[in-house]
Amino acid sequence: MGDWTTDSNDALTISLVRSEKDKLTAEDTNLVEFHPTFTYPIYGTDEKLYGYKDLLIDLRLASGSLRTYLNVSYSAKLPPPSPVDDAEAMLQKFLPEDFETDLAKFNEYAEEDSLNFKPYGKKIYEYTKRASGDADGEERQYEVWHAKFDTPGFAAYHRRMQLFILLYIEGGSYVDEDPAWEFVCLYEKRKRATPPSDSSDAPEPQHTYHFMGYSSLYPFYCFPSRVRLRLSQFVILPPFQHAGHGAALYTAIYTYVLATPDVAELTVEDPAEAFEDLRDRCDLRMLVAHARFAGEAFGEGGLGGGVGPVRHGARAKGKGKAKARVGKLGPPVDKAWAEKWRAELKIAGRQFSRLVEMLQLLHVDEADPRAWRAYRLQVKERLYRFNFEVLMQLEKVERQEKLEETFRSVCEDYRRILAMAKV
Ligand SMILES: CC(=O)SCCNC(=O)CCNC(=O)[C@H](O)C(C)(C)COP(=O)(O)OP(=O)(O)OC[C@H]1O[C@@H](n2cnc3c(N)ncnc32)[C@H](O)[C@@H]1OP(=O)(O)O
Repeated sequence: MGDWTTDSNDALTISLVRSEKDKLTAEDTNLVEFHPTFTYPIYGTDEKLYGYKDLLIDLRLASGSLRTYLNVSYSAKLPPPSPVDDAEAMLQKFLPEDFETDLAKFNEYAEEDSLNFKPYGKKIYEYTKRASGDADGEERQYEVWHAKFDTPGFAAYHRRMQLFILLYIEGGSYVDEDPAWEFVCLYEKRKRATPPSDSSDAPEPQHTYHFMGYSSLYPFYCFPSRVRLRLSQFVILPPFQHAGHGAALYTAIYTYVLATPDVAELTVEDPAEAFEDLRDRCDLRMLVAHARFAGEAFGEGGLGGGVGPVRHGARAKGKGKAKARVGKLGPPVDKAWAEKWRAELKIAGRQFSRLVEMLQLLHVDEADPRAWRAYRLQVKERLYRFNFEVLMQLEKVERQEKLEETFRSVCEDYRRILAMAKV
């Protein structure tokens, strides 16, 4: 029986296809292949397919337009009446209606799309990055585009890209085509390797766009007259992970939020651990680099006991940790000051409290009993409020022990995040 069972995560192979003409270097591949992390929403909780030998579920997408091709092949299939899983039909239900099954036709489309696709909506952010292993050391360009379901062409595009939510976000599901949803898509923007031909009447574009990931956001009413934008889904495709693009896409969203007067704050729906780390890292770096915030937070010595050029300068002038704590950050933090900054920076309440606590931990002198006590009480007060219902079910002594235990594990996690963020 084992021979006829296949792991559906291994069987499903995803490729992003781009034009041969779009190769930057000889090593550059025009077919980027990878596998899903999850297929349980499609193939069931055990992620196994029964009834085939050498099963290959070949799913290809044009790298920019995401036009989709599906083909299922195998070397042998159990004959009836064996209960064979229909690998093709099970996946088809989740694909856009216009998916292709003819490879020659798909390749033709992919070739054309690869050279002519232009992102939908409005460009909101761009950055450059030097690709490691890029022989000529050239900086690559990346762009983030904002669109909604009522952006012409975008709803159909979304039906192509939403599959990545099922394949990479645990517990992820498709969203309704409610016009309020907002989307930000990340693309690599490549200068065409082969110059466009001048002969044709319609001039060909100088650049090509290749999809790398996206995020969906939903606006909720926020009293009295603005919205709270809740980040719901966020995915960077595997070939582009661990290169700083997740941080860049998050920064693009945050920059958009800051620049949009209607948006009061950015919140995140049920974040996965990896995303929470990414967000903490980005938010911490933003705060430390914010001259006005850092100046007020840490007092005259700027970053005071923190790291970076200001700290070293401050120490050289004899400004140690004790001096650094004259700022509003405390501990304890000046609550009115913190709320003013939270609102200005459009960060959600709990997240801003955590960030403040992390920055305090970075600076507090644990050997100073007064400072450490002030820090402990401030963090415990927040934890107490946050876990009120659970804590109230415990006896007083047990409650104190639980709170102390939680405080220690929170500090441990903060130290891990601070080390990772390198602030
Ligand atoms: C609200 C929600 O949607 S929650 C769901 C979140 N999404 C998912 O879980 C879907 C699957 N995962 C993903 O899409 C991605 O892995 C994400 C979004 C979690 C992270 O995206 P990435 O592009 O990998 O993020 P980024 O590269 O900025 O940082 C990730 C790691 O790469 C490291 N990194 C950053 N730049 C570089 C670099 N140049 N070279 C090597 N490593 C780097 C970071 O330090 C970080 O380290 P970590 O692995 O210890 O966390």
